Amino acid sequence: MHSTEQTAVPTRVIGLISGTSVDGIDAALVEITGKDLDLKVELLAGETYPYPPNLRDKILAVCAGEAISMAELAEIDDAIAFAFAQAAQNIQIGHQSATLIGSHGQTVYHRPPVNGGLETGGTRGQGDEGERTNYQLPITNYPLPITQPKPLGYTLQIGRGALIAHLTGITTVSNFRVADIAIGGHGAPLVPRVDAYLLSHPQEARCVQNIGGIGNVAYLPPRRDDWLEKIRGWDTGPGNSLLDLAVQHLTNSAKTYDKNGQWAASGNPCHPLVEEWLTQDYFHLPPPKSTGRELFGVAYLQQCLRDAEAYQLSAADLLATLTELTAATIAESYRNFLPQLPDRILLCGGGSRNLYLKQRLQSLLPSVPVMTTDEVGLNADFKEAIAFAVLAYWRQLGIPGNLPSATGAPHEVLLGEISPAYNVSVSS
Ligand SMILES: Nc1ncnc2c1ncn2[C@@H]1O[C@H](COP(=O)(O)OP(=O)(O)OP(=O)(O)O)[C@@H](O)[C@H]1O
Ligand SMILES: CC(=O)N[C@H]1[C@@H]2OC[C@@H](O2)[C@@H](O)[C@@H]1O[C@H](C)C(=O)O
Repeated sequence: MHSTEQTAVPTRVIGLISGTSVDGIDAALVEITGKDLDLKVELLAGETYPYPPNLRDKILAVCAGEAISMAELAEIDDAIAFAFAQAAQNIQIGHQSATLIGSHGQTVYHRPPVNGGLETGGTRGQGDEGERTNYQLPITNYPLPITQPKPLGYTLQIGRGALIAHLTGITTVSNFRVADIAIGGHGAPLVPRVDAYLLSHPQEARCVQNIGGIGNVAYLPPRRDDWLEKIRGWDTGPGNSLLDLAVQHLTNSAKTYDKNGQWAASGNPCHPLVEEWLTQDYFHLPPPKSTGRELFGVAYLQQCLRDAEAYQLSAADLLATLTELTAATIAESYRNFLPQLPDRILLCGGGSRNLYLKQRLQSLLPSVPVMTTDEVGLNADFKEAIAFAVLAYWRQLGIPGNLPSATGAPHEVLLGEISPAYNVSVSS
């Protein structure tokens, strides 16, 4: 592993991300020191900047698989880069300027690898082998270090870093997922390595559970011996994505989410339906695994609504049942895929504010205290933005950002492409 020698001067970094909920750009201005076990992050400012509504609608349409032209894609890419650059400018108001930006961008497509991509790699994919074309690499005169290529994953985050660097005058690291995907990994989840250094504990095993549009977990064993090798991470399945879509469906888009889970709390989960939904293949795939709105999106909710017809559920019961699905997929995946249940669960992401969801998760795992990362000093709303600031900082220091046990990649890699900012000064 890497030296724990302190970097002398704190680096001021901006982390930017819009996640799978597409609810806006999370921006975090942080000061970072250290490298691994000595890594320290101070949050100076955190803010969510909503997308202009028409841009959000376009992004959601693209995420839902709507066909668009390359010209339209270019337009959306630029609009996202502009919105991210504006967020970076706004978050610095009243503060000393940052010297680095880590921009995740906006995921518009994510396809996990089939059986781990390259032969030299090795992990399981999402089991949709039948739909993909197997292909051969072009024949060259030079031997390639690959015996039999299998389809790699593919992931696309837009809002190009070079434009953000140009607009802000700040060096920007972006496109974090592609290097891990290229060597056969899932390119996700990437936050577990940051969680490891910011949230692991000397004696406790912890699960850091993000509940965004999609849920993902980092299992952090107690920080001793070969603990880093024992870390696990994967996407647990739907977080708020189906719930948000159901609220929009039930309110004719007047509401976008169930604030604090109040509506769902007034209903009762339909347990036979949850049991039926839990038979879905994704929940039984062993990690590492990743997913997105491609699976847990509009079409999935429509199937859920059709399944629910047989039970004649009220709106509140439907939301309670979808909330139960999210809680149950998290609890079941811990029981099925972890060596032991954790001593503590630390929630983050917007779903950590859903009190009913939190309560349901607690009752499904009664022996494990469920709290938020706020309670151990790391802001639960901005943890992902903070993580991309750290990943950019690691990229600059030449420190890898992926954890092979979480992404399924065969080895560590440097994550992110660096777009330098050119401060052009005209001298006579
Ligand atoms: N007070 C609240 N009560 C209930 N749900 C909430 C609350 N605040 C936020 N949420 C939920 O959290 C979602 C946004 O979460 P978050 O910003 O963490 O997702 P994301 O980062 O876009 O997703 P991902 O982590 O999958 O990339 C909202 O769409 C909503 O469903
Ligand atoms: C492709 C993509 O954007 N994946 C996201 C998504 O949102 C949650 C979950 O699915 C997670 O694996 C990942 O994001 C976080 C930031 C990660 O990489 O750790």
